[in-house]
Amino acid sequence: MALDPAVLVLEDGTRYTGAAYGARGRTFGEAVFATGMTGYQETLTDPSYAGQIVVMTAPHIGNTGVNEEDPESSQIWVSGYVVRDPSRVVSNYRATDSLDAQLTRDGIVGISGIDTRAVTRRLRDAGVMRAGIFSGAEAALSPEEQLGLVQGSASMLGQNLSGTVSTATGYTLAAEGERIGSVAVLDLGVKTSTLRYLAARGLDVHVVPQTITAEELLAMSPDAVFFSNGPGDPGASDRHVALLQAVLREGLPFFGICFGNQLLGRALGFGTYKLPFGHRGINQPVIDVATGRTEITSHNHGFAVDAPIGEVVESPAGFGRVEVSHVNLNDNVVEGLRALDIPAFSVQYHPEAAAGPHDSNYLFDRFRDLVLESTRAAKENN
Ligand SMILES: NC(=O)CC[C@H](N)C(=O)O
Repeated sequence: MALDPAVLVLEDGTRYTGAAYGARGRTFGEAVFATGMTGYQETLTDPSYAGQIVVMTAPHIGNTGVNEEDPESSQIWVSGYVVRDPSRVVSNYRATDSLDAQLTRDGIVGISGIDTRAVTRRLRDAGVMRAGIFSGAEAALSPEEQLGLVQGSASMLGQNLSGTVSTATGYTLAAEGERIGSVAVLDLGVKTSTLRYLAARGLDVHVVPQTITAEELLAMSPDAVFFSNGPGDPGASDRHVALLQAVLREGLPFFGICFGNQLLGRALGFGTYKLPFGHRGINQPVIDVATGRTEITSHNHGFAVDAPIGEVVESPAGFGRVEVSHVNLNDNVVEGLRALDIPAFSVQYHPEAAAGPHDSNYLFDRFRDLVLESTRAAKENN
């Protein structure tokens, strides 16, 4: 066995032994599996993974090293990283370092030499679980002690993690090309590519901290509002739901991605619930109900909106008619919402597709069109 042992312990007592990878020590989080065969750097730096131990189903990880262009934020956010066979060589012209070195530098405790597909089958059958990785001196703790620590760690259900990942102060990205207006982006763990795509649609992008109040946000007079992806349980974000309801009452165009979709669902009056093992990967088939077209999409969510599929319904919170716009073809989970009487829509998956296929990039155009329509109408009324 490995010279530098490590162990992955699930809350049901299942243990997988392997070798230390990245930083040494102990870490806890919700064990989830991600099925992407590429894009590990984007996954690791996606703030939505805060609080999660990510198990990679692709067996060989790290062969392109890490570079300075692909990160989705300024740091690695996963709580822990589980891989089967880390690449011993880095082979890419853009690489500036190895993945192992970056994990170590960022203090991310990982484990390698694990049969990650076996772990995945366990999580698929039993549902996601709390887990811990123990390496270095921590590997010598008794199995009972390790299990006790895992069982005493925090559960994802009911956790609000927005404060951990959000920017402390606002900042702006200037619109590229012809400017059509401005968008206030609530940073709940936003990814860099999302900001780039919004700026590329001619929007001045004002990123604001998650602590902002409705008064402060509306005082900025944005032409539109965007709520980002992010970690944690949307059921524990009442303040952001109230903030969004204030935005919707103003009639401002709204677009939300992932956590933003869950918050739109709640603002419209629907509930959210925890999926057994979530969707994470870059090959999820989603149907756009309006066009009947299927997109292959990038996902990372463990919760979903509970809304009726296949019918137009009245928003229980009084925002007019609403429909589920997108549905996952694997398990019929709600993947998008569209309000019919106010300019608001959102998707549960990732049109910024980092990593992932670009099938759903049109959604940024749809948002731009909504902003154009709204600013044109505002001008006519003046
Ligand atoms: N990527 C995201 O925004 C994730 C949203 C939420 N934390 C979930 O797990 O469902």
